[in-house]
Amino acid sequence: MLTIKDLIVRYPKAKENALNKVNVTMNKGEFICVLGKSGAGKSTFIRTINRLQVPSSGKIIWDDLDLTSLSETKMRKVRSDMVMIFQHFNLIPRMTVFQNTLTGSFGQRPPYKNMLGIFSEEERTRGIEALKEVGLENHMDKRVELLSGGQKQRVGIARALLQDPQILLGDEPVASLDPTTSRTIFEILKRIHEERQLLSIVNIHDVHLAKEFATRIIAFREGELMFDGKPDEVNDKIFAEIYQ
Ligand SMILES: Nc1ncnc2c1ncn2[C@@H]1O[C@H](COP(=O)(O)OP(=O)(O)OP(=O)(O)O)[C@@H](O)[C@H]1O
Repeated sequence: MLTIKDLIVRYPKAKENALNKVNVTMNKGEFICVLGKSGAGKSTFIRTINRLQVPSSGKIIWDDLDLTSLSETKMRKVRSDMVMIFQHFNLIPRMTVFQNTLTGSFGQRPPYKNMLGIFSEEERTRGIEALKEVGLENHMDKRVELLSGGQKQRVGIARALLQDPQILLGDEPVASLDPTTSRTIFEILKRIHEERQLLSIVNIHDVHLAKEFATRIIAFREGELMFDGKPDEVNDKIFAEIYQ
């Protein structure tokens, strides 16, 4: 269970809080889509959970551990429970699909092995399995800069799988993709989510995709959590309130 209590985030020199006293509890098994217009605080919310952004005040509690007061060493362990899928993929362009995928396990290995690119047979097998899960096993030796956007995002997902996460965070993972490819990526994310019973929290602008795939929708407006409910509760009135 991930509990967010009275979370406030204010960026340096900003006049307003980017997140203002957010309270929400999220559970494993939930596929939560986060809506809100540009600047509403979606990305700040996701990044603060992962502690890429430090909160100004409030608490983030994951299975009884208060992440806001953990040392960096302990946080490293917790962070390995969480993976992030990014809008712009965050891959290493000149490396192959397989090499990029294997970097997902870097946090759990000694740094010298990462630097020298030493991988056991078991680690390689896991990499191939992850690529099979996203349907890219036939492209494993291609440099990622040669792939389409959708293929790149599938590498991002395969890399995330190697981390064996419990929480999957998505910061607009389909914002750079066309509608058909976006749907394919959501289908893959949902399948992986269900197979592993993750807690998935995904920012998205496409309300139709959110309503189709989410088990729960939350929405921000000007840093305030202004909606938390079932996908079919997002009717025209709620939609207008979110995006007005
Ligand atoms: N690094 C930063 N420094 C200062 N202000 C920031 C920073 N990042 C975001 N903000 C501000 O915080 C608020 C929330 O931004 P955030 O990126 O979380 O919104 P968002 O809902 O994800 O928007 P988008 O859909 O455009 O990505 C906005 O007012 C934004 O201008």
